[in-house]
Amino acid sequence: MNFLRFLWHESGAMGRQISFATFCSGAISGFLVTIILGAASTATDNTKSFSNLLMFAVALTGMMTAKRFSLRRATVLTEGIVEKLRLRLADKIRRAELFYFEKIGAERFHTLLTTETQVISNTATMAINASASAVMLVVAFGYIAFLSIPAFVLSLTAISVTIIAYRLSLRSVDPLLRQTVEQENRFFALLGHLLKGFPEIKMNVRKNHDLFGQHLQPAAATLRDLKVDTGHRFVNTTIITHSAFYVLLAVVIFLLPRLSQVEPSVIVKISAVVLFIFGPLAEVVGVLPFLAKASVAIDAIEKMEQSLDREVGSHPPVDLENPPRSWDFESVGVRDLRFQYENADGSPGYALGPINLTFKRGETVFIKGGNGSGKSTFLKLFTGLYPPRAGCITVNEKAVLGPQLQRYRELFSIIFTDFHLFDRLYGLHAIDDEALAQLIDDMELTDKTAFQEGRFTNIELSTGQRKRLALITVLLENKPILIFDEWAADQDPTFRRHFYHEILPALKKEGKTIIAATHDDHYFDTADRVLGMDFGRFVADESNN
Ligand SMILES: Nc1ncnc2c1ncn2[C@@H]1O[C@H](COP(=O)(O)OP(=O)(O)OP(=O)(O)O)[C@@H](O)[C@H]1O
Repeated sequence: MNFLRFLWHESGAMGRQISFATFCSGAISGFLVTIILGAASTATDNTKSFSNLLMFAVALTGMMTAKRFSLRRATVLTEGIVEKLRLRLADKIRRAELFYFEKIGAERFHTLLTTETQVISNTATMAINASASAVMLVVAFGYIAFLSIPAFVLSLTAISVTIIAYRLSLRSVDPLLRQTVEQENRFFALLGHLLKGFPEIKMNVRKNHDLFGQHLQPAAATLRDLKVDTGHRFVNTTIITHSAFYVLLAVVIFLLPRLSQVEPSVIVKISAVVLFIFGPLAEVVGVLPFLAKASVAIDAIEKMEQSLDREVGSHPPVDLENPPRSWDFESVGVRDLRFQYENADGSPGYALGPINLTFKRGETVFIKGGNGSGKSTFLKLFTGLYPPRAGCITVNEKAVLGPQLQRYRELFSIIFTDFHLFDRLYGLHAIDDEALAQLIDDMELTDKTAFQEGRFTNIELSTGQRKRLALITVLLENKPILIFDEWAADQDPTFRRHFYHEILPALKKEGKTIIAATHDDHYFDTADRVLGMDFGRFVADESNN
């Protein structure tokens, strides 16, 4: 979408106020030119000098007031638009499903919410200044028409030819801008590998050199070439307009007197107007590359928002303001559950199921299986994070329907292998500080972190310690079903033993249902049941009790 149309669309009543003020400031600055030139031509006439000065002062005050108003309001408006847009996108993202989120990728959303939305605020003030200049140009041309109709017609012809040449030269820039954005994303992705894979590349010169020399550098060079190419085309457009300005002067000075009877004093005035409008003309032209870039960013934002709307609209709405009622259950499970990933080329990927399973309330169940056997995928399906291709989730043997999905999800607390550790206990309000300090102590983290002023003082911990902190959050959430995906894998032998022999039994005693994917066969006897997975199916059901 065109950037100015986007601004107008998003700005509502304030946009109309700003447009009016911008129009006034542009129009008054146009009139200022006419006042100055009028005053210059009657400078020796004492009777007129006071009234000219008064008009000049009034116009100047009016222009400054209107400009100040429009720019101040524009700052409020654009920052408001960026805030609204970021929150609107973030709100849609939080309503999307995990499967969709993973498909798009967190990095893409991150760029959208940071770099691409920032373009709007960077461009808006320039665009508003340029709009005022455009209005001033119109007034100035009106004044030329007032001075001499042939001069006006000639100037208009020169400007029209310039605009056509400008648009033609700009036509090739748009696809180039889009290519630049794509290449920029590729380059940033490679930079991400350099930054996130820092320890790995420090340990391996070949890897370091390959990533930098064979991938990052060529990507940077392609990006530079694209940007230089785009820049050159913008230089062409700037040259066209600057030349047009001199052509316009030449037309007024050399051609106009040949075509019509015009007083030399009028030619001087028209030339002065043309000189006056050079600055505003440059401002209008200068903003065009930025408008083109902003339009590309707006298109990307708009496309993503449409995709998010489709995603959010394809699921029953969820009330995220009020938590759903709790759900009393005797059993949870899955019936005829099937799922299939899609490979990057769109072909069918790893398939899971059919799976039929029931977990009884208060049971401790371990899921074992080799790497890639489908344990994590099953847990995401079972907890309602992934949509099954067929079959359903059940509570008390009854299928969970779409509108009940969030209520179902609220039954669980989960620690996945790639969990995120929050520094605050979001969603938990009545926190018992003493109980929390005790939990920190139980997890042997007292000398590492504390909970102060609503946040953990330190979350820069070892992987095992981070998992213990995540476990504290899970315990505080007090959900009836706890899911652990290889939680103990990063614990030292002592704490691992503590987890299986003390923490899990204590949770079971409290009535919690525990489902854990684990490779810790030494502790399989601590579960009520151990289920085995292979090739996306459950293959064994060994009851321990
Ligand atoms: N996002 C994805 N897109 C396509 N295929 C995937 C995706 N995530 C996982 N897979 C495939 O699904 C299969 C099962 O993966 P899953 O993570 O469920 O296994 P797992 O049993 O938890 O393994 P591990 O013990 O290594 O954690 C794997 O073979 C993997 O290649």
